Amino acid sequence: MTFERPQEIAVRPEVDDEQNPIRIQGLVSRFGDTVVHDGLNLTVKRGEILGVVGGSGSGKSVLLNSIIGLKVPDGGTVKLFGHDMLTANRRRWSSVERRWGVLFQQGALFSNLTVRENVAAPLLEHTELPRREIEELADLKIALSGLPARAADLKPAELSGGMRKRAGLARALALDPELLFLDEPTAGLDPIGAAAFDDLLKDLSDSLDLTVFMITHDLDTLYAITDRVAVIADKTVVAVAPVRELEHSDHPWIKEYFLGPRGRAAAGMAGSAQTTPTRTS
Ligand SMILES: Nc1ncnc2c1ncn2[C@@H]1O[C@H](COP(=O)(O)OP(=O)(O)OP(=O)(O)O)[C@@H](O)[C@H]1O
Repeated sequence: MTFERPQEIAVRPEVDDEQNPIRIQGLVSRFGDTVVHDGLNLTVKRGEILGVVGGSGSGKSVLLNSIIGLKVPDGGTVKLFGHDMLTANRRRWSSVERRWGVLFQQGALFSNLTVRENVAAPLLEHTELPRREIEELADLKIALSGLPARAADLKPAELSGGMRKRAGLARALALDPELLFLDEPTAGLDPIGAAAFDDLLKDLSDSLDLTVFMITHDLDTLYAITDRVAVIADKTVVAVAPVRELEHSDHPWIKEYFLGPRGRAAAGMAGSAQTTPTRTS
């Protein structure tokens, strides 16, 4: 008689945690009678850029919120760097929270603060560094995010949409995170701005060894920079694979998404224009 040893036991926890900064098992999410996730599993590998796609209302944002603690799961476990965030005490929570950064869709910047003050905010909250050093670090992140130095003294309302995204990114990077969460980072950007933002994300992810969890509707982004794509449908993750493999899926939503006119255009562009990205939107 043979039996399969469950993977959980076969892998030493510390090695597993190092290689898989996000591990979600059996996630259940509900709002009243509405079940959004029902037994969702997802593992994100260290250093990868994972795209997360799904139809409108499929539960992408709820998934992000469940990972970063903005929604308490109704079942299952969410582990970040091996820590079960549901049972983590405040101290543990804070130490893990320092290891991630989030760029929300609208940037979520404080409108009454300058860009420098916005980027400095997490450093003020989580470190004891002197103010001057914090400001220098903030300026460094602002430059890293591709903003001109003069942007540091501007308020969010004085920035273009693309600049606001970059300012949000600078803030997300303030604490040198290992894990970066992005909610539709290229939404609202023109095609050239979106391609430039993709390039920036790819460069940062490579140079800073970031693991990236990115919700996106942008097919060009999926083809340009993701290592794998997780598809949410039917209240769960129905597939996780490199985008080119998903093109061969039999799942109806995946087929329609990747093999519809926009999907084919993005795939064609990615295949034919590796060096001169042209976007479909
Ligand atoms: N705070 C809330 N209260 C009640 N229902 C909610 C709440 N937040 C989300 N939902 C519901 O959960 C479901 C999933 O929403 P979610 O925002 O995660 O979708 P999404 O995949 O991110 O969609 P989109 O691509 O349109 O942004 C939807 O049916 C939504 O109405």
